[in-house]
Amino acid sequence: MEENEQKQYHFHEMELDDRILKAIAKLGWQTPTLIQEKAIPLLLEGKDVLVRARTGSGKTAAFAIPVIQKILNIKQTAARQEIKALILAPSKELCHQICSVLKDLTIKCSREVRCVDVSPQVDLSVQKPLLVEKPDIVVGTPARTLQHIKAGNLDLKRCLEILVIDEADLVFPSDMRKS
Ligand SMILES: Nc1ncnc2c1ncn2[C@@H]1O[C@H](COP(=O)(O)OP(=O)(O)OP(=O)(O)O)[C@@H](O)[C@H]1O
Repeated sequence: MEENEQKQYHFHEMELDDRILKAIAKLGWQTPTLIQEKAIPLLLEGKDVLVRARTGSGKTAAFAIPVIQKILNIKQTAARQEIKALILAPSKELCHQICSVLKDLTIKCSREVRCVDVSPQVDLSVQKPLLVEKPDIVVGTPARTLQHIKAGNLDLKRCLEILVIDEADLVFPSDMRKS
């Protein structure tokens, strides 16, 4: 290989579940974007990762693919249905967008990996029954998620395995970012 020739990775080299690979193929994605190529293997190893990349570089799938893979792994041995992943994002529009990507990527395993959007699109009471069913993934804004925790609708103490904070620069207050 030439010195400056970059090896182009493929999704099937990432040890992903067949159902995820089929969903990716259905989306027409040929190869991972650069950020996906870097982040997915580290996240699958269980590393804590901070990602910074341009808008439109494929960050959502960079965390969504490993989240789905990890849930499928956990489900092979877990006896009880629990909420395993929490994804926080600063706006209801972004929460909706994340859920839509998760839906596309779980099209072949939608029974095994269920996702609920608890962003403030509807009243708290409407979302409560969805949380009682213990979806695998909860996506929400920090404020609405906290409301559910305080109301006793969401208990993440024992079962949470994965935390994603999308647009963390907007989620955390600026005084926290300085320290
Ligand atoms: N591997 C891929 N191959 C082709 N298209 C992809 C791939 N991954 C993501 N995309 C597409 O690229 C577009 C941008 O992806 P995405 O919204 O995840 O980027 P982002 O970095 O999260 O953007 P933002 O910062 O605006 O949230 C979407 O239309 C998505 O479907």
